Amino acid sequence: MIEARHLTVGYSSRSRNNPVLCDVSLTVPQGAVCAVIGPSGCGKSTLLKVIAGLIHPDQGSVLLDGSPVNPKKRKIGFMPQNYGLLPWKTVRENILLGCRMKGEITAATRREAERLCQCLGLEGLERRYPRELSGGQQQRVALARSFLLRPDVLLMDEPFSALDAITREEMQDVFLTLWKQRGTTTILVTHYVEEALYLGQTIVRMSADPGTVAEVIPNPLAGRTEMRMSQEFFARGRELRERIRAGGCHE
Ligand SMILES: Nc1ncnc2c1ncn2[C@@H]1O[C@H](COP(=O)(O)OP(=O)(O)OP(=O)(O)O)[C@@H](O)[C@H]1O
Repeated sequence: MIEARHLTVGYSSRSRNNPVLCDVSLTVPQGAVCAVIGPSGCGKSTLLKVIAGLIHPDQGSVLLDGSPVNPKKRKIGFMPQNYGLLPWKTVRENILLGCRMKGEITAATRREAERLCQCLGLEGLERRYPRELSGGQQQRVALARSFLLRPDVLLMDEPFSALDAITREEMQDVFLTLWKQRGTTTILVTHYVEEALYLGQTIVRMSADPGTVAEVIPNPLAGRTEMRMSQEFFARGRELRERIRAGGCHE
């Protein structure tokens, strides 16, 4: 379980009276997917970095299963907006990187990496370097790396944003398949209302200036492929879009 408690965060260039995040709290139960949505600049990436332990909050704390985040002891899969691929390593090496850093490269890991490459449509690209890939392919490499690590928690910052609409929907299904197999506790930042509705069992809507949690919305439609084209799905999407707009979002 992930618990963020009363997080207040400012970057050094901003004054203490003008934090990026102000008193942000959220809880993600073990094995759940939480989608975070909100206007550009409201602090979604900052929140993810704080939860990953990459930025220390000025106030508040983050607990994983009741203990402070310790990336050395827990496996935290963090997929940043720029994918975090090492340009001098091939696709295969990039996918194995997280496991290599944990000293967990075995024959089984390599087989699993191959399976993920198949699953994510990366077969035949294993020897290429990131500069030789499209943005969407780079995103898929980052996704494969995150899943190969079998993290305790997965933090994804707009993981499918570089993909065209059709591929994005396919990758959302790939994510759901992998998530159903593993039950990884996940926080996903997105600016797509439909993505939040399709993937997030809970949707955290943030508002800006300063970044706060405007509301936490339970979402019974999450993961239900058969509902994706339903009237209810569209109606909920419209409603969520309106609430975001009313909250000052430039979606
Ligand atoms: N390293 C930094 N130093 C100073 N200010 C920063 C830094 N990183 C982000 N910010 C500022 O903090 C605020 C929140 O940024 P953040 O990237 O967390 O927002 P976001 O909601 O993820 O935005 P987007 O949806 O556009 O990716 C913005 O005003 C941004 O300019």
